[in-house]
Amino acid sequence: MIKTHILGYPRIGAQRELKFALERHWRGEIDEQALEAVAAELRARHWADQRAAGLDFVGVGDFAFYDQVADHVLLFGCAPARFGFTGAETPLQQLFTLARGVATEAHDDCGCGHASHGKPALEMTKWFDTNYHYLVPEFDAATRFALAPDRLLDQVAQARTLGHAVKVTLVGPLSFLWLGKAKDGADRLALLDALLPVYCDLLARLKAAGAEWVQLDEPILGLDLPGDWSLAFERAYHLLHGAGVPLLLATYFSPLQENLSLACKLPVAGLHVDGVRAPEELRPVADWLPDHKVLSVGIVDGRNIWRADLDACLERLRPVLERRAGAVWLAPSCSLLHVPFTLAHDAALDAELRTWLAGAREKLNELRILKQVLTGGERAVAMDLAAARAALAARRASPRVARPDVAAALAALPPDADRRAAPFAQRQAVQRARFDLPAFPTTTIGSFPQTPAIRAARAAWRRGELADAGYDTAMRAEIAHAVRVQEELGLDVLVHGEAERNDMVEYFGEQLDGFAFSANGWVQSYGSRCVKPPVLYGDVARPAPMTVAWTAYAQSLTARPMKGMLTGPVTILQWSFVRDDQPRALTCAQIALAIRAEVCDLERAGIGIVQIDEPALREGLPLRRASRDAYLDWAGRAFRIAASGVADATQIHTHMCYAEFNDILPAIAALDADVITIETSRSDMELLAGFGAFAYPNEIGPGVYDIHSPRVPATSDMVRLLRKASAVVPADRLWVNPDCGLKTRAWPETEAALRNMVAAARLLRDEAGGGTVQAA
Ligand SMILES: CN1c2c(nc(N)[nH]c2=O)NC[C@@H]1CNc1ccc(C(=O)N[C@@H](CCC(=O)N[C@@H](CCC(=O)N[C@@H](CCC(=O)O)C(=O)O)C(=O)O)C(=O)O)cc1
Ligand SMILES: N[C@@H](CCS)C(=O)O
Ligand SMILES: [Zn+2]
Repeated sequence: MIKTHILGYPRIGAQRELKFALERHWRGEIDEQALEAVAAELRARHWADQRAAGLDFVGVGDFAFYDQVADHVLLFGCAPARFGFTGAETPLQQLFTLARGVATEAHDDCGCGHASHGKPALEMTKWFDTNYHYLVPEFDAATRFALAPDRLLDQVAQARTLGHAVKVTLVGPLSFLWLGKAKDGADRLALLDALLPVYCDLLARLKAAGAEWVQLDEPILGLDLPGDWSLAFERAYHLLHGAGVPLLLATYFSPLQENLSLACKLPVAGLHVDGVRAPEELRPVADWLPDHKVLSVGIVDGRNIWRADLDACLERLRPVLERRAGAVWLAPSCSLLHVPFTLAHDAALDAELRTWLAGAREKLNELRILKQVLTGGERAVAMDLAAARAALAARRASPRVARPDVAAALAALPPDADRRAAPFAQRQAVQRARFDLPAFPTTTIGSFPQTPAIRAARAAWRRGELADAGYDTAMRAEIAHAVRVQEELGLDVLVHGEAERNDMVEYFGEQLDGFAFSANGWVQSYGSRCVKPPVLYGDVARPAPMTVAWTAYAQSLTARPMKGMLTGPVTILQWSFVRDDQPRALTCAQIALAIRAEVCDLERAGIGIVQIDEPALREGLPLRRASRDAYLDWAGRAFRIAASGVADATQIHTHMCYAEFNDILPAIAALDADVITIETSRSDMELLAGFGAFAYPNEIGPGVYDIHSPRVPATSDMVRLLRKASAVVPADRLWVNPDCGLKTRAWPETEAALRNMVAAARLLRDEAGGGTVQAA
């Protein structure tokens, strides 16, 4: 028996309705009831899509106002005590407090030494190797769980009232604990015994509410798990099995390998595997999984936007079907959260490209076609199959894809093109003499507030209502404002503020050959924030300089060093939808060549410091250790190709954020950037300890405040963090900066925070007793 289902659907809405409703709610323009009404309407629409595509269940539980992991924290009643919830708050108030923190007035003079005033939000980090950020559950030895199922049960009731068969989606208990963070040395796995009864209780409640299946996502089965974690699966699932509702154990993103037999024998009613990332495991799973269990095959790519090769999917499915006497379900490889809602009618994509692509809604249709073919209804979908084959053939034969000049330029690159001329120590001396910066030099990560006025000007320009000259003038005014503010605040290394950029990847994608961009292909990144990943379909080349005019203009306004600001090749690759017809390493090298040309042009224009952002370097790391070295080799080389075309006196910065870096420190050091600025403040500088222990050789700017919250950090907070940093990294190698770019902030809080930050740096300089310049 063949059924179709999905693991999750984009919840932001075809027109980003949820984003706009959330932001209105946070501005106090709509109340909770109005926000809930938008959510209910979106859920109803999304279930209707699923039903229309003939799915056998609709998914409940994949909707989240901010983040599904944060929802689990409230569902299991394990919000950290530090938030001080009394129960008087509404669930939404609690959720948004976890997600966004609570601001209080900064006290600069209290000197209490406390970690922070107000309530910093939960930490945020990448969901496996995606650009989606989840809120990290915080556990300690005192963590207790108490089920609060009403909101989820209400959604089940809503779907049932609409006449849908329901499969509820939850993060499984082991993955939930794994993804959390233990404070005070607590052992996350030790919490399992306390958590399992709450899951059992929840499963029983869902069954009683009419859920036909419960999908438990355990993507950690695709990781190199410590033995005690793998062992815990058996214990946990034997207990959950007792709840009586059929369980679908869902794995994705990575091959199961040594966990394959474990996954097959756990006492669940079905197993979902990722047939896109691990096609080689379909046959062994088909052999090993007992016949009475459902095998759900993730056959349509949930991580990319290329139209599926349906013949290849059928080819892949046939041996599975031959081996299985039991039910086989077809699904996307993972949740469709990671692809745009639809690309079928996107105004910015040309008609030919559109036929090569599939958003979430088109992927539902691909499942429908596959099911029809496999259940003997091929004639009914003959036209769909023909259209899919024609689009694929056109893409393969398209002259838009291959560029011999790009291949030639890569081949002509000398082997040492990824090496700076002199070693770091020598460059450092030359650069210190050139820039004459104070000790603890202050800088920012690049972007300044993307104000409604900037967005409105760009929207008007795109609609053709504002001419190029008018847009240029407006952006120059924003840049001039940013420079003025930075000078007034006393920052040492300035940035132009990125006002002209819609996004740090899309902006470059729009200017590079080989990329297409959509008008409405939004994908949720965190909370209400979305990105529109460009579509990288062909060989990459840079037809003209991309940032030089803006940066040179900014430099012309100040005598202080202006830092050029580029996105690195790995991050452009990682945050685009990338072609699947050649290795990622080759595509990355092509991008690196384009960025190298831009770095050299900036240097020629007199820009002495260039930052090449690589926040996605860690995110691109394969989930399995065995594949990591190969990735780090080509990714590191791509960065160095981009960075190494300049003279010793040109200072190259890089920036990374929102990931754990300690396991790739040697690879980060091997990038040989003169300065790295990294996110560290949400983890209270814990990240930096690794840099210290590893004796990271170059200069470091550990982020001293979290930019994802409007909270203005007190100078004392930042002084405390800097002292902590000085304990692990020699002070003469420390820079002072926020965690990440400031584009999501407003100007008043930005100025206040930076003013306090500069004060913190000055205090440290004074304490260092006369060390007022970086030692040459
Ligand atoms: C640094 N991060 C980034 C990641 N990924 C990226 N691709 N880019 C990043 O910067 N990953 C990790 C982190 C954190 N992630 C994010 C992601 C997204 C944002 C963010 O601020 N997103 C904005 C959208 C940005 C954008 O593309 N803006 C465009 C279009 C804006 C728009 O919606 N315009 C309206 C009209 C507006 C008006 O008239 O006022 C429209 O078109 O309808 C632009 O500026 O032109 C978001 O709002 O979600 C931050 C961090
Ligand atoms: N230069 C970028 C980096 C973000 S990771 C910014 O400041 O927004
Ligand atoms: Zn960042």
